[in-house]
Amino acid sequence: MYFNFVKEQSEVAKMKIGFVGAGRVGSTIAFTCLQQLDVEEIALVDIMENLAIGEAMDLAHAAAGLGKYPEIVGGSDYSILEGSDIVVVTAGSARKPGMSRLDLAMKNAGIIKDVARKIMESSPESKILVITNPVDLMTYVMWKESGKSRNEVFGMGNMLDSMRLKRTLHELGVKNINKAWILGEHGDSMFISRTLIDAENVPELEKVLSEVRFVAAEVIKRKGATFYGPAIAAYRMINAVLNNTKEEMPASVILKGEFGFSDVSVGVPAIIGKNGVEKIVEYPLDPQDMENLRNSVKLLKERLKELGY
Ligand SMILES: NC(=O)c1ccc[n+]([C@@H]2O[C@H](COP(=O)([O-])OP(=O)(O)OC[C@H]3O[C@@H](n4cnc5c(N)ncnc54)[C@H](O)[C@@H]3O)[C@@H](O)[C@H]2O)c1
Ligand SMILES: O=C(O)C[C@H](O)C(=O)O
Repeated sequence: MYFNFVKEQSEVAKMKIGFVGAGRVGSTIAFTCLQQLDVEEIALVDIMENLAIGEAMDLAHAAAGLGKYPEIVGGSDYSILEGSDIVVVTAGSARKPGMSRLDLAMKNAGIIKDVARKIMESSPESKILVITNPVDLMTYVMWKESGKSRNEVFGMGNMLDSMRLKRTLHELGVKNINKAWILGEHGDSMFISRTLIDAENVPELEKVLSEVRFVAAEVIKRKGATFYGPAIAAYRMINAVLNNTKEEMPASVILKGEFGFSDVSVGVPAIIGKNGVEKIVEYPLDPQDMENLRNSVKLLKERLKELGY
């Protein structure tokens, strides 16, 4: 019995997280996952090879302080991603103060197209979590260019927006915030789902929405970038895949008829598990929510056309 137990244990799949992009967000996500998850392997790819190697070395030292000794490698060669359960993509440019996320679209689409091809050459079985902005457009580009099934490619945007919404509601004295989701574009057309909000004494939401929509720019103006909030949001999604939690959360996912829309990636409620997007949850959204979602889809499709999709 003991031998069988050991044998079974040795067959337990190793949890490996790959990263393409070892910059502020990628490295902070890796640092977060190192602390929160029992990951056996982390691989960080970046065009700045020394950055990726340096981050891997620093992360390995941090792990030792936690009594953890995962294999952590960095470099510019995509072959180190082989066997990743999930690849987290933050490769690309970040916006500067005064820019919108959409201003990054043309440049980052070219990067994501190349990254998609290289991920499929090195780790074709991985789920892909896209973070690079504008994330809804980059998730679509990743899906199209990788050729993967739509459940295996998804983006993190509204998860972060929803965390910001919860904080803003808390500061306004809202209690028992069971569900407070931002849906739609991870951008200026994002909206608070009034259909799905579940909390006590919810205030008028117009001002709250404006705060959430533009708070990232305020952070960027002061510290140059956002990465702690994004890292926790990304960790929540990575954890759902690696531990098959089947947690329901807002995610940028490829629609094929859901909510009446197709051929676009946009933030909607989804169940995330070992298969990636396990299910898109088609709640009967009220007319205002549907109008807002339609507005996001229209904007995103116009920008996809500009990118040649
Ligand atoms: N979806 C979200 O909620 C969210 C949150 C925060 C940041 N972001 C986005 O994530 C991206 C990264 O942000 P950051 O602050 O980490 O930027 P950063 O500049 O610190 O890191 C980006 C990294 O990508 C690397 N890179 C560039 N082109 C590459 C390529 N072709 N292959 C591999 N690596 C490449 C760069 O060398 C750099 O290290 C930006 O687009 C930013 O807007 C999205
Ligand atoms: O706003 C940005 O440019 C980064 C990210 O999308 C965020 O919302 O923090």
